[in-house]
Amino acid sequence: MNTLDNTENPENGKPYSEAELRQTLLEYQAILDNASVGIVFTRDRKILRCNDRFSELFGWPKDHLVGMPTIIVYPSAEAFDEMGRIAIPVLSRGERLDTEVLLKRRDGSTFWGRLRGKAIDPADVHNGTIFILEDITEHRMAQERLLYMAHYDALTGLPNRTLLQDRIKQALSHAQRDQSQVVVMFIDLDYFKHVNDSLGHQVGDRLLQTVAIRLQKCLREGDSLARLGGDEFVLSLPVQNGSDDAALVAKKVLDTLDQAFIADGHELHMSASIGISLYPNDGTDAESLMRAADTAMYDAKEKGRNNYQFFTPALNTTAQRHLTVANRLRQALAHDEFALYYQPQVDMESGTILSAEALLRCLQPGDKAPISFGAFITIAEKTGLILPIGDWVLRQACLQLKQWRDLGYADLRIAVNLSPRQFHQPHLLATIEQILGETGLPANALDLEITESVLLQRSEDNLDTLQQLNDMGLQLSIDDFGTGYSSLAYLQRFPVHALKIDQTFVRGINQNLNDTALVTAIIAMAQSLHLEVLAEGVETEQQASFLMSHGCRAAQGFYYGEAVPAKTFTRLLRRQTAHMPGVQDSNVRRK
Ligand SMILES: Nc1nc2c(ncn2[C@@H]2O[C@@H]3COP(=O)(O)O[C@H]4[C@@H](O)[C@H](n5cnc6c(=O)[nH]c(N)nc65)O[C@@H]4COP(=O)(O)O[C@H]3[C@H]2O)c(=O)[nH]1
Repeated sequence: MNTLDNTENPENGKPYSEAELRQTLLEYQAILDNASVGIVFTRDRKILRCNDRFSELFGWPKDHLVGMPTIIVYPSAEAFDEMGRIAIPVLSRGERLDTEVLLKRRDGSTFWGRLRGKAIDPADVHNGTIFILEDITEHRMAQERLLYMAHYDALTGLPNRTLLQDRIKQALSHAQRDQSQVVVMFIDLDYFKHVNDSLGHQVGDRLLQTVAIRLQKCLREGDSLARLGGDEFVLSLPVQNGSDDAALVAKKVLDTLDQAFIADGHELHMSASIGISLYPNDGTDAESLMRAADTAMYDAKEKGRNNYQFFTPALNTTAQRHLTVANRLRQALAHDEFALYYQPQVDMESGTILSAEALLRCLQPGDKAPISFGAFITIAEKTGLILPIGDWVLRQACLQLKQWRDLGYADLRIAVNLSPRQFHQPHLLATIEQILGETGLPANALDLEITESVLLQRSEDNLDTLQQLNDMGLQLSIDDFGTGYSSLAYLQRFPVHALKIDQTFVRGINQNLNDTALVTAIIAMAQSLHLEVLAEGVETEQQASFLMSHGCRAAQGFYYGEAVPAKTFTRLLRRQTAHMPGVQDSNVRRK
């Protein structure tokens, strides 16, 4: 019950005296004037009374407000009418109004208020209303910011994945009605990570912002562009002529990226790999279309980057395998399920084991034979898993060599394969330095094997890296030599120490004229360049004799020994004589 309904003072049961009523009114006024919320009494949409906070919120003096129609606090007559439509029915039923409304201050500026209202006397709603008002502008702004952040990418201002999915859904429901098509295009910048790593994140961010602006210029009305994070952008466009329209837009995107970028004073050249999927052929919902476009994008990367590819169902099988292998590799890393096998590299004349090539194996449960890493290398490269795996291999191989050297095989060396991504990583030198420091091995005990294809990409950067590795004293070999396109002149530019003749040519010795000629030419070329040469995959005595007669001194292959676990390799070192064909004595040099 309302306190003032009862004219009796509840403290003594007697009617209120005039002094008591005055005291009570003063108390109420004190509450009103000290309240941190605006309080106003209105009747027939006119202000009867208000507190200090209310006048402060609007910047009007209290006596100016009293008697004024409440329209004075609304930004427009429409807003005033709208509030009437919402509030009057609620209040006249004696219910509580609770709403958020945009209000106007004396100086014309606006703010968001939370307005709660109730009839002063619910038994007589015409008696007037009391409203309580709070300024919630900051709260609203925070809420709007959160809403924005939930739907937009902070760096580029483009929609993010969530909003993109909504937009694709909308585009699909239109296309379903009009029997038209929708293209989803996954755009991934090539070698963007390299920009970030070499020039810093600030330059990377500028570049992404410029890319976003350029891509937006390729859009028409109704198209959507989003950034999914990193260097991944997605375009969705309603089209009439399916793949023809998609190809046109994809070419436009590649062209726009092809022009040089200037980011923080650096001139950069970018390209992208684009994967395309089409509704309804490749999927009927946003997720499946994005997945298909993503899969096609990987295909574009594999086909040499700077191109676009359409999704085909056959790609799915490949993508599935990639996923399984990537998971298997992650698991192997986490659970220590890798092992190194070692294959001898020998001096053909004497049979001396000169070096051990470390070859990675993935262990299998039970008695199953370990799997060669060769089957996984492309996926390890693509996912970046090669970097932690490669570090593990380097460290493990060096630790093993240290053990062998400590056993007395003082001149033994170790060869480790470096994949393109490992070779191009910025921390390569620091990692190698650290591992050599930890194991106390001299740099010339380590032989890094890189393929010709590594040299063929980005040759100036390579030259720098190779020079630094060479300066450190490491040995560098070109693996699978003959399968790339290195010319003599090209090779002369790089500080490498040895060539490894690819096993396919060795296999062709005396079987295939071309291979035989090629092997002879490679040996001669290596000699003229003062490079060492090692033949890979030597399986027969005939191959060995041919190679030796043409001046090849070192070899590796099943004829000399397969890759074996470290313990077996130790036995091999100890009992070389028994295992080495054509060797009379142990030739391993011991301290
Ligand atoms: N048929 C035949 N094969 C022979 C013979 N002699 C050696 N092989 C095999 O040929 C491969 C030689 O290694 P690769 O050319 O560096 O080729 C390696 C290398 O490219 C890659 N790989 C292996 N371990 C690593 C690693 O730790 N890091 C990196 N980045 N790549 C690795 O996987 C490839 C395959 O390795 P594996 O399966 O161990 O296979 C090895 C070896 O077992 C022979 O006489 N006949």
